[in-house]
Amino acid sequence: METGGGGEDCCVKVAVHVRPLIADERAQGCKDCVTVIPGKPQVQIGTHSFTFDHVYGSTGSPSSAMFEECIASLVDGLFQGYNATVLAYGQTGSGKTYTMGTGFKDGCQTGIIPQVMNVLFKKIETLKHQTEFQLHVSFIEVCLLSSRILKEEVQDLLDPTCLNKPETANGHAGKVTVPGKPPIQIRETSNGVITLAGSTEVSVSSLKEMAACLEQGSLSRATGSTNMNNQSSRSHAIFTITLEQMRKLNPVFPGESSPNESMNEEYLCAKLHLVDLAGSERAKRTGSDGLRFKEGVHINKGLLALGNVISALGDDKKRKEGVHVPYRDSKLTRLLQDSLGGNSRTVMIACISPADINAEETLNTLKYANRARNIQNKPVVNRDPMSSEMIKMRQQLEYLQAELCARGGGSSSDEVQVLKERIAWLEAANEDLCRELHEYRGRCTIVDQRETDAQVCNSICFFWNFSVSPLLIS
Ligand SMILES: Nc1ncnc2c1ncn2[C@@H]1O[C@H](COP(=O)(O)OP(=O)(O)OP(=O)(O)O)[C@@H](O)[C@H]1O
Repeated sequence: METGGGGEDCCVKVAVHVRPLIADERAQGCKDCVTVIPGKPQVQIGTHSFTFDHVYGSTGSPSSAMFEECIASLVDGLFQGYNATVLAYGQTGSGKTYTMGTGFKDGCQTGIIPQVMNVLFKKIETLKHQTEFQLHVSFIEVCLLSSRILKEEVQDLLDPTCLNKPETANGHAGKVTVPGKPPIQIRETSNGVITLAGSTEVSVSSLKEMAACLEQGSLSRATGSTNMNNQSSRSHAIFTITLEQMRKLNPVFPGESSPNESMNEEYLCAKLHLVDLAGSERAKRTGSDGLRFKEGVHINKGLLALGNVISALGDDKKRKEGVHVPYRDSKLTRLLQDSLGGNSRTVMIACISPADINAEETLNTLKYANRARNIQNKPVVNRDPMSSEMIKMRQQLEYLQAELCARGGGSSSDEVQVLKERIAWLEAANEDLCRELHEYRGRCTIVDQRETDAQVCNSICFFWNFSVSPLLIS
């Protein structure tokens, strides 16, 4: 996949979501210690004041406005070929799962992911006459496999061969991988794209099918109870939607015909990562001991690595000095490499509790999120090389046709004849290539298709360099 264009610089957008006091906190007599400045995206806690892109909840903007203001443009961008990432960060029990909708059950519509799915399918419905769509989802979690040593692993929440496991002796619910199945590997392609080898990519064609994937994966997440949240997510969960589209550049309407329809097509592919991070708790607050304590330390290690990446990317001085960005320090940061300082439009939602007993954690979350606002990304349209070449070819054809028109009156009939022959030859050769590509695509799986596209692209480039360019020069 080629990333076309120079790319726009854009900062990571940060929104704060303040949840209301929950029953437990009210029962403990907690007081509200967070103030939102009316009409401004500003939060105050003690003597500290922070400004963000948006603040929702507890008299900031209503939570219901979050999707329209922060996420809808990312979904639109997917259709233009831009990758996007939404990250929910915050201490355990602060509302990350609630905000993201990763605890999705029985068609519940609250949360960002269910709303993304609704809008996505509505938009597909309106565009389906001029664009062919393919949608895939994957759902993984980065968690700790608790055998004798705690080890950070990527687990596939959609793997049908994995067994659902209730609560184990160490208090862990989640999936057990069938023995002998190779673990999921994080790989980086030669052009810097991070991929997951061995994770399930489910092809979906309806809202119902996508919702079923979200529900299946949500039920399989590793959870355990802590003092602060009795359904605490003990993992970083990443729900990824891949949108592939074969777009008609000049749509042909019913009744009209296009002499060379395949040349009007463009292939785009973009991914939306929806990330529900594990809670950033401190062990003594959550009453963690034994395995849960070690687990907390490890989860914090992933978040610490994420903090170090944010720090390296968010500090202007460090960035100018070209300081090393420690993406490789944890699987989490490796997976998010593209989303932080890379090819993605990224929104972070910092979830906080207003309760005074959580004041210290809330302050840490706000400081962490504030640093993330300085990260600059460079998102670009993910157009495959084949499409770029096709577009070039189409432009050259248009040029030849304009040339033909211009010479029509004045030139000798021989010259006009030669031009006509060249155009006809170019159109026929291009149609052959496009037919070949469509046949390949029909036979291949989506993963092979990308390789096939690359092969066909090579033949197009070959064709271009040796057949088309000389025609234009002469
Ligand atoms: N905006 C909100 N409005 C009402 N209730 C909320 C809101 N956000 C969270 N809650 C409630 O707070 C509790 C904790 O929320 P949630 O499980 O989403 O936290 P979390 O940050 O995902 O925790 P963990 O990291 O431990 O998984 C839940 O009972 C949830 O219903």
